[in-house]
Amino acid sequence: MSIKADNITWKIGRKTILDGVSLEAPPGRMLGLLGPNGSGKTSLLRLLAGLKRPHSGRVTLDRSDIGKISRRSIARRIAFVEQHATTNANLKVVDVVKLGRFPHRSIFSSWTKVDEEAVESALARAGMAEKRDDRWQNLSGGEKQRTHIARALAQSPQELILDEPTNHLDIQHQIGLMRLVSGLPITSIVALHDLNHAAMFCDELVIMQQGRIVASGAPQDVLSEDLLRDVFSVEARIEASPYHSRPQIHYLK
Ligand SMILES: Nc1ncnc2c1ncn2[C@@H]1O[C@H](COP(=O)(O)OP(=O)(O)OP(=O)(O)O)[C@@H](O)[C@H]1O
Repeated sequence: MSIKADNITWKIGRKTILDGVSLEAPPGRMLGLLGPNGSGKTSLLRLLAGLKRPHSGRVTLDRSDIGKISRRSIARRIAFVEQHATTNANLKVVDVVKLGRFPHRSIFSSWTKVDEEAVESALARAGMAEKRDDRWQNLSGGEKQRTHIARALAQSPQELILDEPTNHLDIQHQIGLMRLVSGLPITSIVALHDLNHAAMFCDELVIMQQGRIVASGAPQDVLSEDLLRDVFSVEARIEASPYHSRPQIHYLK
């Protein structure tokens, strides 16, 4: 059991943004959330993280309604890196990452070895150890993104939710991040635009269009030339990669 959305509907004013969405994140696996701009990915992730409440249906965490779980308890379990995550104070990288330990500590507890190890391991895994003493404001866009991912990892979550985590990263760090997340023994839900990266690393895919889920399952079962045409409005040919056997999409000019 992990995060589950059960027939959720969510509106802004009179506009329906999510319409009857149901999904269950496979425990310990990486779920890729795909769809064109405006299809509802960010909205869905915010509901799954408990930041917004659905107008109907419900989101559950291990069968409990997430709306009834305290913010602190949620933060001990779920780490969420939003698309335009920012940090206001001009902290050092290591201090931003230390914020990830906040949900696990009380005001009376001192900094422990477990906290220290979680921060050091997160800095190393996100490739930010060498920049640990740099000021947040002086980082490049990709380094800021990797710092937020390190902060999320330092949170030692059981569920990791990432909204387009690779969008500022160079190709080495895009692949590195996808490899890192797919190798973690935790449940991850990741909104992505790169369909080839999603096919290569995700265990399951969910495809959204206009606030609805239109396909879900293993990459090789979900990605088809018809789906790319109907949902993403692109012409493409798909074959099994000879290198990793996952679907490989060749876009046509
Ligand atoms: N505050 C808002 N007011 C009105 N409409 C909104 C608001 N926030 C989001 N929407 C609408 O909700 C829809 C879904 O947006 P959302 O950001 O969830 O899509 P997305 O799939 O994450 O898009 P992208 O790939 O561009 O990041 C869009 O049509 C968007 O215009």
